[in-house]
Amino acid sequence: MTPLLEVMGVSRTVQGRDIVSDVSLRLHPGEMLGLIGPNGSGKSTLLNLMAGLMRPCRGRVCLHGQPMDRLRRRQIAQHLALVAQSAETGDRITVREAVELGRTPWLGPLRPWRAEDDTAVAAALDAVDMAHMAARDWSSLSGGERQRVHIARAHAQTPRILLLDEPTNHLDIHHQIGILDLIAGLCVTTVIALHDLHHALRCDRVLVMQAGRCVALGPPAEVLTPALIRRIFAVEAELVPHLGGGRPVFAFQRLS
Ligand SMILES: Nc1ncnc2c1ncn2[C@@H]1O[C@H](COP(=O)(O)OP(=O)(O)OP(=O)(O)O)[C@@H](O)[C@H]1O
Repeated sequence: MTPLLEVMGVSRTVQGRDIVSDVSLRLHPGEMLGLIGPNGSGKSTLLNLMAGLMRPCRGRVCLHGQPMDRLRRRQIAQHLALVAQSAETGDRITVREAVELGRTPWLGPLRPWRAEDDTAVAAALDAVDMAHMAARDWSSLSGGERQRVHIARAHAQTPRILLLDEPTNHLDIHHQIGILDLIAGLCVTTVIALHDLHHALRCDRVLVMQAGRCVALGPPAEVLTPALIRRIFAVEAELVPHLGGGRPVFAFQRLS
């Protein structure tokens, strides 16, 4: 079967340095794949390569078997949405208008705005608990509220693949868990760059990056071992059972 998205031996070189180096990956339908790694290890660059926003210097990325560089932006956006780390707009728009932008890939001269677009926008606002702020000015929102609107915009795009770059940044713990629950409940294939290893435990697979390379890929229980965490993050990690019967939690200690 043709994979939804395939990354084949992809590298990206900037100023003579490989910031992503020979990464290969096939997304499994419906999975939540976590991208983890230290600051500067190449997670955002890999997401941008997967989204077709950057071209690889070597290797290629295929969407439904089609090389990304042969597809038009609109075709890509009908299949894939990216929530970047910081997307800003200088325009004076409301929250609802920001989310309506997610419908752009589906509109055209022969395809005007329809009731189903209103439905998609309303569902997206509800999903991130922002419906009550739909009429607010975007510029008046807090960092966490903006992040939720970005996710709503991507949700309204109704993609099959959702790429998220640290989507829980700026969010309070209630909304961090809410956003991860929301993402896990969506019928989409998700790639999500994360720093919190507890969040990574919720993923179906994790890809660990270090200095641009993929150093491990697999189920979190197999990959996130104390030895790997020590090697990659220079911390001692112990997985402690959750007394309430939930997922185990990490106890960390920094290595000097
Ligand atoms: N345009 C650029 N010019 C020079 N170096 C760059 C450029 N873009 C990215 N880099 C470097 O490439 C490396 C990977 O960056 P990237 O943003 O992909 O890392 P990351 O894993 O997402 O980091 P973080 O966890 O801090 O968000 C970093 O060292 C960064 O400084």
